[in-house]
Amino acid sequence: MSHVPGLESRSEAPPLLGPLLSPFPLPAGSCPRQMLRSQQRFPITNSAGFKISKVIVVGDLSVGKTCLINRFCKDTFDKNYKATIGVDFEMERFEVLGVPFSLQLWDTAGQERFKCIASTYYRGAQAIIIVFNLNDVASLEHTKQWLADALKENDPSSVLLFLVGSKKDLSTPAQYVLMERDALKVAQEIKAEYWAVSSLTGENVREFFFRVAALTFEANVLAELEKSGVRRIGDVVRISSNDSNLYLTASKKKPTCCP
Ligand SMILES: Nc1nc2c(ncn2[C@@H]2O[C@H](COP(=O)(O)OP(=O)(O)OP(=O)(O)O)[C@@H](O)[C@H]2O)c(=O)[nH]1
Ligand SMILES: [Mg+2]
Repeated sequence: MSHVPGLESRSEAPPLLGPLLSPFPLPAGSCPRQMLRSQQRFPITNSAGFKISKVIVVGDLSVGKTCLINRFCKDTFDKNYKATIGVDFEMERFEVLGVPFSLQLWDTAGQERFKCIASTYYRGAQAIIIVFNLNDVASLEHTKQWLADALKENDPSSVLLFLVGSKKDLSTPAQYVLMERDALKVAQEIKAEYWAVSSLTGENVREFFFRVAALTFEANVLAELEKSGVRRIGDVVRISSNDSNLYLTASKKKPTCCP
């Protein structure tokens, strides 16, 4: 099932992405001039290739992958655990710079017995979201194996990686600080962008998926431009402004890119 999320809460878009990425058409005049120019000058709408991105969500059983997707796509939370069998699929629509753009979110099973089914869906991902439970250090330790399995089916040089700590609502601040330190280390090693979220409270869920959408869209546009031989556009459409804050994050409340 797909739908347009968050119509009632457009102001929640994080400051970095607000003017660029919207789940609905932006009002006339709300785009920065630079972005409008980039739309007019380049044939973004002529190519359908970059308008859908496949995103796979992997991680140990019960870390909260399904709840994360459901919080974003349906704004629901179920406290009862129902294991995903094989894979589930959600499509989420956005509008980026006036261009319709969709994320295919593939929710995979964490249970060992369903893993071989789930892994057949890994291929062709443009982003990999590896989820661990902020209250379970073993699930963090397993993230590298999940990544290795997902990368067997994908091109490591072009795929975007996100390391997501879930169930933040269950951590005390002191516990969180300790876990964050370890998570940042792993994120740095695997070159993933780190986020901490709670599907129960919704903390950072929307911001996180907007970030995924923005970065995958950007990567797709740049790849299209590469293919068509247009090169100087890169700086104009670039959504992430600072590579140094791409992969690591602190626990500040309103950062430029991450939680
Ligand atoms: N407190 C709290 N519980 C959560 C959160 N996210 C998920 N849970 C609970 O954790 C359990 C597992 O969540 P799921 O989303 O089904 O886990 P999963 O990773 O999809 O599990 P598999 O499908 O087996 O791989 C459920 O009981 C959820 O209610 C959260 O942010 N906070
Ligand atoms: Mg699940």
